[in-house]
Amino acid sequence: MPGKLVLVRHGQSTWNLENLFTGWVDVDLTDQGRGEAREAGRLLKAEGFEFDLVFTSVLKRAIRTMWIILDEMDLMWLPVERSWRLNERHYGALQGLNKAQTVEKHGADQVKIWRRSYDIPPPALTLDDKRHPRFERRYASLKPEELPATESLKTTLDRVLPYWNTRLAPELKAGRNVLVVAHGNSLRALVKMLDNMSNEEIIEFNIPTGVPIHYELDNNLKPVSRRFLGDPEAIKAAAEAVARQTEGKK
Ligand SMILES: O=C(O)[C@@H](CO)OP(=O)(O)O
Repeated sequence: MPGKLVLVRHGQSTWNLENLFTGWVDVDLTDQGRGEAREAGRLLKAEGFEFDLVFTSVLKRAIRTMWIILDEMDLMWLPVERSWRLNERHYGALQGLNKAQTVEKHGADQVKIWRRSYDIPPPALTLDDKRHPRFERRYASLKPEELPATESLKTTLDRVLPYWNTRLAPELKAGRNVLVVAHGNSLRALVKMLDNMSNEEIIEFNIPTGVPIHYELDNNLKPVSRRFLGDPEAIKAAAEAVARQTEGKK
């Protein structure tokens, strides 16, 4: 029997709160985000999950969410692996811009294409832009061609998939229970692959912050079931709120 797989998007970040495109910018959790992480840990513990190892990105909003979940579950001893391959989708030149203001400037249709189309990336950062990941020490070991200046969901999946195949899938096949704490779009890439969703279906699939998603997998690691943990009405409302982030504050 393969192990259990649980995916968690980090809790609310300061830029989620400010409604800014975030991508690879390393912002921290808000107090609400820390609370969401605690609640995720509490739920997982209450349901009796016993993880064997944890995978996360190299961005602190995911790492801190993982710390809080493990603390809540009294599992801080677990082995943890961090990888840039689980980072949020790189948002290119949109990083740091307000989502609602970007709609005012470019129109809702264009912004939805940038946010949710499968294979159209946002405008790229130029190579000399100081925000380009080649200026960051944490990415120093990557090959230049691995460093994104922007990413679509498709190119995000292109870098998540090898990590799934080489690191996560073998652990699950060996029967180990795996917790993945990552980001809205790196997790949407994983969900698209796991659930074999079409390019159209994934457009409307939004993941709320801090809500654990439990996958039961068969021996070929095909999903038998997918379930969000927690109150279904609250989860639905939170996912719809993610979709509406471009509408601005009412
Ligand atoms: O800004 C981002 O990096 C992501 C996740 O917060 O946003 P969106 O849901 O708009 O893809």
